Amino acid sequence: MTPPILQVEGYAKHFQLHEQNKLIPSSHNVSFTVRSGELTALIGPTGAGKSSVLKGIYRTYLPSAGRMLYRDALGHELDLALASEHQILELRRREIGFVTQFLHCLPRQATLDVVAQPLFALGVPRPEARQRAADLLSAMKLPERLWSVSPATFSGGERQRVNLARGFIARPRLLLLDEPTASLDPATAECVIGLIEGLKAGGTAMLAIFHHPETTRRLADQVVELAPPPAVETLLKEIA
Ligand SMILES: Nc1ncnc2c1ncn2[C@@H]1O[C@H](COP(=O)(O)OP(=O)(O)OP(=O)(O)O)[C@@H](O)[C@H]1O
Repeated sequence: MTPPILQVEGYAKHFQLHEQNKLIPSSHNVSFTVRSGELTALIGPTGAGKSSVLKGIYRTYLPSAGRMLYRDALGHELDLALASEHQILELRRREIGFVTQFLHCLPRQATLDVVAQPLFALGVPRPEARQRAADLLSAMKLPERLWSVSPATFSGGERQRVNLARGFIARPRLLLLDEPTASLDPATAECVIGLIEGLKAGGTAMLAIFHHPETTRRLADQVVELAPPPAVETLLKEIA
């Protein structure tokens, strides 16, 4: 069996709102293992902290507890919870991708360049990067007339396709997906499912939250269920 690319042990995240003197429990005592070429789905009730797990791994959030051992392309292991900002930025550039429901892009940047951006950052020549972006956007059936304009004014489904294409294009080693098919029509969602299967076959490890249980059933090699977060009083005792 291939060694895991990611081992999450006892991950927890809670939010301390100092100005309101409030503690908000989120993910709690989450442990699982992610392997290359497999998709691990996170499930659980709303507010259980599924998105917070993905954000912790991507280091948008600093975890409150736990280890996240990541094995990089050179075989070195590092704890994402302790990695420096520089290490995290390099991993985001080379190895770890994240597709959220929101697209962040520069104003007035053409859609084709928004999608090709991860390849530009890796030094792929611009014409080749743009061609690969065009191929992906065609596969996702985004009308060609939209490729030269900014996605800022796109509909939710159009923007989500751009977002997914940008997440897929560099074939990251680990891809985090937060409800990637939520705002897509059934035909486009089907096409995205096909692309996810293709990435899996190419060896990408994925950690995903899906809106529809049916998508989880079809794509997941492993399902990790998160329990609801503990009561504030319980958490306060634990961290005292
Ligand atoms: N930046 C933040 N500041 C304060 N509280 C937050 C923050 N991010 C998440 N939370 C809280 O953490 C808890 C878990 O949120 P999260 O979005 O991770 O849950 P989820 O399981 O993904 O939920 P859903 O299925 O509804 O998307 C919620 O109570 C949420 O309000």
